Amino acid sequence: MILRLVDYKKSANIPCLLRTIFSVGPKLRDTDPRRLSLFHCSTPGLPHSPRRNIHSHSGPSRRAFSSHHLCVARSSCPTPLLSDILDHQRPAPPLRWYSTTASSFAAPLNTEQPSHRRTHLQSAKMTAPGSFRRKHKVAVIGSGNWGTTVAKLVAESTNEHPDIFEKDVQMWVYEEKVTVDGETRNLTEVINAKHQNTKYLEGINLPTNLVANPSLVDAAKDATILIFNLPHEFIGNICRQLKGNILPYARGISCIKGVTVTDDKIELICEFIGEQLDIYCGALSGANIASEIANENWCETTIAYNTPPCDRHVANGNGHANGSGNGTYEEHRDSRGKIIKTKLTPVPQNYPPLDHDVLHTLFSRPYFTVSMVSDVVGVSLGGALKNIVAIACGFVEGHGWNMTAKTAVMRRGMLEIIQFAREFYPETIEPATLWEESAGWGDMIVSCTAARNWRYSKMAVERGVSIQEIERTELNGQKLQGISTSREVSSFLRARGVEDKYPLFKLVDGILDGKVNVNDIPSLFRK
Ligand SMILES: NC(=O)C1=CN([C@@H]2O[C@H](COP(=O)(O)OP(=O)(O)OC[C@H]3O[C@@H](n4cnc5c(N)ncnc54)[C@H](O)[C@@H]3O)[C@@H](O)[C@H]2O)C=CC1
Ligand SMILES: O=C(CO)COP(=O)(O)O
Repeated sequence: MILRLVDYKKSANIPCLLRTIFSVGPKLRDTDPRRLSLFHCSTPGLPHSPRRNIHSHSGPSRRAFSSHHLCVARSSCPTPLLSDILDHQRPAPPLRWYSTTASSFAAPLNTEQPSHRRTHLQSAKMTAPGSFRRKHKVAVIGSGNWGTTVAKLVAESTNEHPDIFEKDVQMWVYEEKVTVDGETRNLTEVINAKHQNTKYLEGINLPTNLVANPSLVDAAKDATILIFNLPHEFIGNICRQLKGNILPYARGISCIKGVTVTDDKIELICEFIGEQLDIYCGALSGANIASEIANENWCETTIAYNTPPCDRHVANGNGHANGSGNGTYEEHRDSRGKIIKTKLTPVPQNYPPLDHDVLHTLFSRPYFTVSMVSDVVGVSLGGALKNIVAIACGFVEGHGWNMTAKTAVMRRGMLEIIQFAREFYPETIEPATLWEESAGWGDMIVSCTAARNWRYSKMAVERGVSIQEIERTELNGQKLQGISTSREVSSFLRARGVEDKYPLFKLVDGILDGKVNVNDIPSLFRK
């Protein structure tokens, strides 16, 4: 095996890293006495290592990497990982590039980061080895306002990265009739002919490699990356139809904001999808208004993805079907820290490793900045529960109070979200996600000042009608997730006898039921 260290300029951890290599070096020489090579990309005058088997180079060149199997990034590469790599006796067929952040190196190899944050500081283009026989096929399940926007941006990415992804992106469309230019046609036909979703994302040109498909099973066929993006109330039915009809090693990303409550059990949507389909599914959420992003106004988002251990084999380069490198199957754990019931099928090695780098590449656009984290709970609950708070803010503003009152509601709402996460997901929640990420406070602010749940609950109070009525008459088929989320969360809390610990959530549910008045909101804040 030949290991190459890359671009360690400014890395305070390099001495430590070198010590690690030297300490395991004898093993390396025993098994394969070729050279261990250091490579630095930009610092001239690199001091040569006193060790005989260490060589240094200056200036990157394609040829310099051709005979190497692993390229390891600078920075704080954890010792166990490095030992793990060096322990492998078989050279890996594909050269594996790691980008120059420690986090992206660590992530595929299942090393716990001290923080919830595994942010990619640079484009993951470097991760594309270009030497894999298969490419990832992407399908988007859902084509509403956000569904179509996300489909647009990933189709732009697949077009730009033909080495990693198949160009065409399938988008499943819940078929309906639309009238365009005085003619009534199927929405899918209109999207494929005009390259616009005239019903849910009017006026936005879609890439021609985005294909609308009315057949759910056909759209998902052979996809290795499934992006779920539809109102949460429909996901159960979608999963029932997809079960057994997707690749066993497909992976998911849920862009859905909501939770699943069944039999008084609460589940994150991404984990519900994973469990139903026997796959692993992460979550994307952030301060994201679809129409703004569709118009390519810049914003940021957060993706929570815990690369399953069984998918780390390519990153390890060990040639085994599992990241442990010794042929044993390492279990994946859920957001409650429990081993998942499903035995995941690893993504085959002839695909680029499906990890943070690949997902970062897929979702990043110049107008869409992606932060990768591991806290699935924080990202999912932040996105779901802020919709209840947004409704409360709409009620407050519709009532005639203004920004200062809304700020009080947002603050109270965030406290209840954090309390909820701590109470029901104490094992893995990282409250920092809610403070620091777009999926936390960012989403709260935008949702309570500019998004649909806020806008239409305000309208409901102003017009003196129910919010459900407004949804029916004003939204042209779009859905307000806050109504059902409020209902589901409240029934879950009631069933456990803890609803009084969440007074804002309880009050919103009461207002939706017509049992409580908006005037009662300030009473929550009186000690
Ligand atoms: N619109 C936005 O700005 C953002 C939305 N989200 C989240 O994205 C998710 C999807 O929302 P949008 O794309 O905005 O949807 P939407 O509210 O714009 O559209 C509703 C969608 O539901 C579909 N639908 C209707 N009946 C159906 C059925 N029986 N089965 C399956 N699908 C059916 C419609 O065809 C349409 O695609 C939601 O969880 C939302 O909270 C997240 C960030 C931004
Ligand atoms: O999630 C959103 C903003 O981040 C969009 O929220 P709405 O569904 O209320 O428009």
